[in-house]
Amino acid sequence: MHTVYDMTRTAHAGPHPTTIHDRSGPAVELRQVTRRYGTAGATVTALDAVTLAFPRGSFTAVMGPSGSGKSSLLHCAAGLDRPTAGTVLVDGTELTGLDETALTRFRRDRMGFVFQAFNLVPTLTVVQNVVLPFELAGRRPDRTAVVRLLDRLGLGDRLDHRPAQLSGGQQQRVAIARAVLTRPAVVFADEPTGALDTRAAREVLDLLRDTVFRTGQTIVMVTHDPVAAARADAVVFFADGRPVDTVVRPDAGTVAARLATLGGGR
Ligand SMILES: Nc1ncnc2c1ncn2[C@@H]1O[C@H](COP(=O)(O)OP(=O)(O)OP(=O)(O)O)[C@@H](O)[C@H]1O
Repeated sequence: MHTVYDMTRTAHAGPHPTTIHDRSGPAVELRQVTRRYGTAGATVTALDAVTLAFPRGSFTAVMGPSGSGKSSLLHCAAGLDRPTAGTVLVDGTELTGLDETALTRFRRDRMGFVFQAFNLVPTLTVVQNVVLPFELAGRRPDRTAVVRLLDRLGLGDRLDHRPAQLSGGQQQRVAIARAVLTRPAVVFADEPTGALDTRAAREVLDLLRDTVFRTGQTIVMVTHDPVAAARADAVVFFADGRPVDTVVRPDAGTVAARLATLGGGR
């Protein structure tokens, strides 16, 4: 995997039209993105004119102290929240130019999500949970492809189990299968290993990485865990609503030390 890391510059500096559809650029790009909360009297600037690019086919961890803007970044990048100012592009499409209906469709088709809490439907089986986004999109999933994917994730003998019958690591692998089945351009992961023990966490991250890279997709993962971050190609550190550093080919010790200097060690 050859990935060029140029997190703070973009290939498209300068003025641009209102809506952009350009698939030659990074998988995810933020240009001068600001997110403020509150009213005039008491405003918090969660993201402060952030310009950042996540290259296609890369796996990037986002770290930083509590309140540094990681969740705000993920939410704005994934179109779950709208920036106060600035532009977000995912797979060459400007999210900030889409209305709610188009944004929902774009999210469903081009993005996958993996959360700490797995977010599986308890009454559905493993297969039913995985194909749910397909069915919601009115598409008919290819069962052979679903079974192959679940098999690759080590769940071949769990197809008809319900989430409560699975371990935490297995549940997260179901969530990964669900996130990648639609072949999204980018998978956003929010503390995906936060509820797992060390071994399950490592397995889940390796499977996430292998599964996503098989089709050249991109992962953006927010985490507090230096060991999890060390599975990524690079770590972007946030402080006070801005990216302040990038470590390429990270190891857990370097990540923990850098985090500690930002006041985010645990
Ligand atoms: N809905 C909101 N209303 C008001 N302020 C908010 C809101 N969401 C976030 N903030 C503020 O924005 C800043 C950035 O928050 P954010 O959740 O992005 O940080 P974070 O790095 O993800 O923190 P943590 O690691 O604790 O989850 C914080 O000061 C937070 O209090």
